Amino acid sequence: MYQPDFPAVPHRLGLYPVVDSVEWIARLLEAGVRTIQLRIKDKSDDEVEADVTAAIALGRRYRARLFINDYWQLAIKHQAYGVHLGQEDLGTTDLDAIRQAGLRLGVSTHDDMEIDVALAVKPSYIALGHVFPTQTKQMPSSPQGLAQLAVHIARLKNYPTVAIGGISLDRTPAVLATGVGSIAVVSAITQAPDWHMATAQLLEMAGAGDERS
Ligand SMILES: Cc1ncc(COP(=O)(O)OP(=O)(O)O)c(N)n1
Ligand SMILES: Cc1ncsc1CCOP(=O)(O)O
Ligand SMILES: [Mg+2]
Repeated sequence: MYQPDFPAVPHRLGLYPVVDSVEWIARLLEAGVRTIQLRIKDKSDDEVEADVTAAIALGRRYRARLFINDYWQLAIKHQAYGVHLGQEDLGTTDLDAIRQAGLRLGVSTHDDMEIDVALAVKPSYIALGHVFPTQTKQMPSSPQGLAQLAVHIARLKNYPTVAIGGISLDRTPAVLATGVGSIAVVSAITQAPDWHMATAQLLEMAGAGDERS
């Protein structure tokens, strides 16, 4: 049963680019993306606040689902659509504050035990990674692979799910065939020779997500 303790998201979030600048947020929303994340690493709240507020304003303008990675206090302060947190963040975050502010919550997982932890939090969606090797982030664990991803999706069949890690254009059909509702990508778009064409092709395969909720 999907009964999150945070506001629900559509079962299928579709293409979900994870990007590190307001410029990327603006061009991807203009290109038709409707689920997106601002992921800026290793800066202070003061340093990122202007970017967070600009990204949230863009998300509103396009009626998109804009998640803020890590900076949950700023996300609450400026009323983002949602927050994405890693497992190690769960113990140090005021989850009640996120819930009471009405923000959606996405949580990262890397194995069955982490899925147990995530399910206990009852987030809006669960991210599963990393599926394939990735150059974008140093990962302490090994890639899960498609077979393991499919096992997790079967377990979470009523939950909105997001696959992340090494998802390229070529690999997208096989990832979507597991039944996952969303693919989160960084380099497939930001390192593409033609980001606009890559985004259009990924949107064609994964969709922009179900209706807004
Ligand atoms: C959709 C999505 N899934 C996983 C992650 C990774 O989040 P996290 O574990 O918090 O690691 P960092 O991104 O903060 O390095 C994500 N950002 N988005
Ligand atoms: C942020 C993050 N979390 C798990 S893998 C990853 C990076 C994904 O980037 P790419 O799509 O370029 O492999
Ligand atoms: Mg994080």
